[in-house]
Amino acid sequence: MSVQLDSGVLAHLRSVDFKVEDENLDRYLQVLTQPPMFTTLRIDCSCVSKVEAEEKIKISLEKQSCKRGMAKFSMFWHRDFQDCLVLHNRGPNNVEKVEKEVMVDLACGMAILRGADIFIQGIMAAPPSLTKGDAVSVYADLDKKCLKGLTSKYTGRKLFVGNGISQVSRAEVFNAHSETLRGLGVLMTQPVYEAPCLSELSYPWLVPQNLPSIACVHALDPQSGESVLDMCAAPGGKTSHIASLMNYRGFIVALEKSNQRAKKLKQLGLHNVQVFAFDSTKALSEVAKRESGPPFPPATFDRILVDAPCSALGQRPCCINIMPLKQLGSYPVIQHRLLMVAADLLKPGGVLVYSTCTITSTENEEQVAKFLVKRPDMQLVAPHVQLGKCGLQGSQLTASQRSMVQRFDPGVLVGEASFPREDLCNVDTIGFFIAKFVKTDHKEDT
Ligand SMILES: C[S@@+](CC[C@H](N)C(=O)[O-])C[C@H]1O[C@@H](n2cnc3c(N)ncnc32)[C@H](O)[C@@H]1O
Repeated sequence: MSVQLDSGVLAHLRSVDFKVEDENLDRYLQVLTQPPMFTTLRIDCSCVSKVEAEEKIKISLEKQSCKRGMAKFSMFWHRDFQDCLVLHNRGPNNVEKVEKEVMVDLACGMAILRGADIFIQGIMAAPPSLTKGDAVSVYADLDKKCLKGLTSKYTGRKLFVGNGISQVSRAEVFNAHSETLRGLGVLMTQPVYEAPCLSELSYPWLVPQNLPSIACVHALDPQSGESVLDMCAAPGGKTSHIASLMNYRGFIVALEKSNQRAKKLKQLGLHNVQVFAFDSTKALSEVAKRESGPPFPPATFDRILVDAPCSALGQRPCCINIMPLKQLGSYPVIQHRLLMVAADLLKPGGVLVYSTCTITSTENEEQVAKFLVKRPDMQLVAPHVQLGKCGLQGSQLTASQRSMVQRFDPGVLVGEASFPREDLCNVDTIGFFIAKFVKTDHKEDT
């Protein structure tokens, strides 16, 4: 099974982004439909010791497994990142379907494949006879065509994601007040893929994050006392990692264009972080003062992260992506603008990290190549920990430059290659890209 893409987008990926590595694209689109077989948790080691964190997580996970009748999850600390705990997921399991069916929307179905249960509001359809305690088979609606409250079995395209135990009756789900209903609808006891339920692992020092996102902030390597700018900050996973690695000492500015998302980021209440709802493409002004918030004068920051808006084709699992070609084409423009502003806001000697959660060369390797041409004062450098593979062939980057970027491409899992158990967690990830630059002292105008 391969992810279903808009035909224009698929043709574009084949003829432009993967023109030299076409086979890679096919492997990639196949693996995208499955969830990664690892869950990674970032631990804020400035708030809790590793021993205490591990112990608490272990107890929590044992409770989860016991409640669902599942085997325990094994875990280990990541070899290179001291703040990253890796848990083994399991699957695909051969689960026997039962008579009663519950339908959920596609987003909920994808979350179930990564360990979630179903909240009442996520239930789209259930049989009239459904009562609390019933065993049910759960399906995700692949075409967004299942009507809320449907009483008969849904006959459209659907994906089986596992079995569970209903925590509610049908009448409780679809009554006049169902809009306000909260709480668990179905406890997933036999999911096709078993992964820890992250909503049950709630500690202030724990952030569930995909491994490449953790690698991204380690590549930035922020230090106590520095001034750091996060240009695309919400929901704030990487901002909070930056603050933690700086031991909450220094000056961090988090910019986010969306008012609503910036508001939520503020609510995280991160120490030493000033959040502004602001368009980062306008964050530079020759006459601005650093103290008064954005825009900022040139050469203000020691380190800058551009975790750019992108086509997000790296998200796993994903069965269907309806993004039209026009939307795909809109991202490189904004990404380039953000990079150019970042280069000016960086102090000489400062570090810039550019990242996306997508796999197109246009948004990744070609973006880096264009930036290096426009900004000869920016030098591409290798990160101190290189987990991702080298960049795609066929881009404007030289072989040496391709070896310095990190491309996380789980498509290699479909090939013949076998990986040592320890390394597998660095490969079986979402699709992602990271490039690191250092600003030199000299700017030659082009
Ligand atoms: C990939 S997400 C960032 C994820 C975030 N760094 C994290 O780790 O939680 C990109 C974010 O950039 C925001 N964004 C898009 N255009 C922007 C702009 N011009 N200025 C600032 N933020 C922008 C989007 O609203 C979105 O929240």
